[in-house]
Amino acid sequence: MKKNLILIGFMGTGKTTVGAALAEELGLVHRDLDDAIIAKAGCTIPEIFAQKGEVYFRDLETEVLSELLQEQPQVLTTGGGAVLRKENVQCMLEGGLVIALSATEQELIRRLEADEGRPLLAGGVAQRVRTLLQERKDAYSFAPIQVDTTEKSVAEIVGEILSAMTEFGDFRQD
Ligand SMILES: Nc1ncnc2c1ncn2[C@@H]1O[C@H](COP(=O)(O)OP(=O)(O)OP(=O)(O)O)[C@@H](O)[C@H]1O
Ligand SMILES: O=C(O)C1=C[C@@H](O)[C@@H](O)[C@H](O)C1
Ligand SMILES: [Mg+2]
Repeated sequence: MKKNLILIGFMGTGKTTVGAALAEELGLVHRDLDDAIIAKAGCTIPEIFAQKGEVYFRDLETEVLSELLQEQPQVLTTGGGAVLRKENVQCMLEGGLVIALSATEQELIRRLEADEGRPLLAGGVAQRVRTLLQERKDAYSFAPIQVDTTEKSVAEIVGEILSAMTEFGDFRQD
């Protein structure tokens, strides 16, 4: 049985925040792909982008995703762009149950303007979010579970995920 729960979604949809609460609820370990990349690189994501460029970051992201998915069970939260490579999508679909979080453009801008550290949003959060959302509009649709997080609390979102998951088996830690 597939044991990993993998959260995907655009930046600011709350993957890291919701993933931690979901893992706690299920008694599972929570691992975050961005955090694992930071640990492996020994510097922050803006530093990786500035010093090595986005392609280097994406290569590292693919490598670390594959490494993290060797372990189970866990809640694995990914970065907003982790779905951009087909091989990553394949790796996620083979590695567990994929859950996509979404939110309206307005809500994403509100959340992301208050939360720094995303190099792809440098130079103007609102305009960058609009452009990237358009570019990525179909990138998260492959997930069998889709949850809109707009104007919902973390507890409500976790509740929605848990009820949507019931038809996919029991992911609680035994
Ligand atoms: N349901 C929510 N309601 C309001 N604010 C939220 C909600 N979920 C997350 N946030 C806030 O939005 C910001 C982004 O959340 P988070 O870092 O979890 O997003 P993410 O999807 O992991 O983003 P990234 O793709 O960049 O890793 C944080 O400031 C967080 O506190
Ligand atoms: O959406 C993206 O491309 C990104 C999202 C973040 O989680 C980080 O992985 C990084 O800032 C890139
Ligand atoms: Mg995150």
